[in-house]
Amino acid sequence: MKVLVTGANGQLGKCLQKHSKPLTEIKFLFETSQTLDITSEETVKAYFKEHQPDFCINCAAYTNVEAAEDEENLAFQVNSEAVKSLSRLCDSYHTKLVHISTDYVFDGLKHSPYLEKDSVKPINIYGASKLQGEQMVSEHMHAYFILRTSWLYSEFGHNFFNTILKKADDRVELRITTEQIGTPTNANDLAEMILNLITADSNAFGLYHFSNTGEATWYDFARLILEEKQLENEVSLKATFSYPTKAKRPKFSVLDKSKVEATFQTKIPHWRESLVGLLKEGE
Ligand SMILES: NC(=O)C1=CN([C@@H]2O[C@H](COP(=O)(O)OP(=O)(O)OC[C@H]3O[C@@H](n4cnc5c(N)ncnc54)[C@H](OP(=O)(O)O)[C@@H]3O)[C@@H](O)[C@H]2O)C=CC1
Ligand SMILES: Cc1cn([C@H]2C[C@H](O)[C@@H](COP(=O)(O)OP(=O)(O)O[C@H]3O[C@@H](C)C(=O)[C@@H](O)[C@H]3O)O2)c(=O)[nH]c1=O
Repeated sequence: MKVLVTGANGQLGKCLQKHSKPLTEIKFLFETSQTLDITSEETVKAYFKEHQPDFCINCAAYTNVEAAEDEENLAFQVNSEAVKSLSRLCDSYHTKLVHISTDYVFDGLKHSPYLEKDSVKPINIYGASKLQGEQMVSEHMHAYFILRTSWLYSEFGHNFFNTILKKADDRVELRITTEQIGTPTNANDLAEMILNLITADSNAFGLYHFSNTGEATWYDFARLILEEKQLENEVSLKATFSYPTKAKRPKFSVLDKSKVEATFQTKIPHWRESLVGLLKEGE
C-alpha cells in the first residue's frame, strides 16, 4: 500500500512520520511544501500520475489564525482551492483521502459538545477557508474521511504547548485567556488514529470529530503544563478573560466523539492524561 502525506513537515506530518516507523509494510511518501506544493495543480497532477497512491493524508494547510485575517486569498487558496483539485485527483485515481479540519468551523454558541450534524458558521477567515475545504472534499469525491480536530499540540512545530514552554523557559509572565472552552488534542494521538484507519482500510467514509476527551480553557491547558514541569512557583501565570486578538475564536468548541468511537472502536485518552504522557516522554 502506498500512502502520500502532504505537508509532512508540519506538526501532524511529523507525528505521522514518527508513528509510521513500525509500519514497514506500507510505503509512505512524505512530501513537504517544498517537494509538493498542493496549490500547484499541474505538479500535483503529475505526482499522482507517477505515484498513484492508495491513500492521501492531507496535512498541508494554512494554519495561522491571526495572519489569515490579512491573507484571506492565500488561506482560501491552500485550504480550499488546492483541496478541490486534490479531491478531484483522488477521485480519479481511486485514492482514499484523509483530510483534516477544525473546530473553528463552528461559531461557538452551543453549550454542549458539537456533533458532526450540527450547523457550521465560522467566525474567522481560517475557519471559513477550512469549511470551504470540507465542502470541496465532499462535493468532488466519495472515498474520504474528514477528521475535524481541535487545539492540536505536540513536541513539533508552532503550537500553544510549545509557546508556553518557551515563555516559561524565558520566565516570561503568562496571561492566559479563560474565554474559550475546547479540548487540547495531542497530535500524536490523532496520528495514531489516522494510521489505524489506514491499516484497517476501513470503508466507513464520512465526516468525524476526533479530539482528546474532556474540556479545558487555554488557561487550564497552560496551568497543567506549568504544574507538570514543576514551574508553577517560578513562572507567574494569571488568568484573564479577555486576551485581545485580531481573529475571533469560538467561545465553546468541544467536539462530540461518539461517532468516531462507535465506528472505529477507539478509546480516546483524556487531554490531561495525554499531555502528562507527552511531557514524561520528553524527560
Ligand atoms: N494546529 C492546530 O491547532 C489544528 C490544526 N488543524 C488542522 O490539522 C491539519 C494539520 O495541522 P498542523 O500540522 O498543526 O499544521 P502546521 O501548520 O504545523 O503544518 C501545515 C503544513 O502545511 C504545509 N503547507 C502550507 N502550504 C502548503 C502548500 N501550498 N503545499 C504543501 N504544503 C503546504 C506547511 O509548510 P510550510 O511550513 O513550509 O508552509 C506545514 O508544513 C491542518 O489541516 C489544520 O488545519 C485542525 C485543528 C487544530
Ligand atoms: C500566546 C497566548 C495566547 N493566548 C490566547 C489567544 C487565543 O485566544 C488562545 C489560543 O491561542 P493560539 O493563537 O495559540 O491558538 P490558535 O491559533 O487560535 O489555535 C487554533 O489553531 C487552529 C489552526 C485550529 O484549528 C484550532 O483548533 C486552534 O488550535 O489563547 C493567551 O491568552 N495568552 C497567550 O500568552
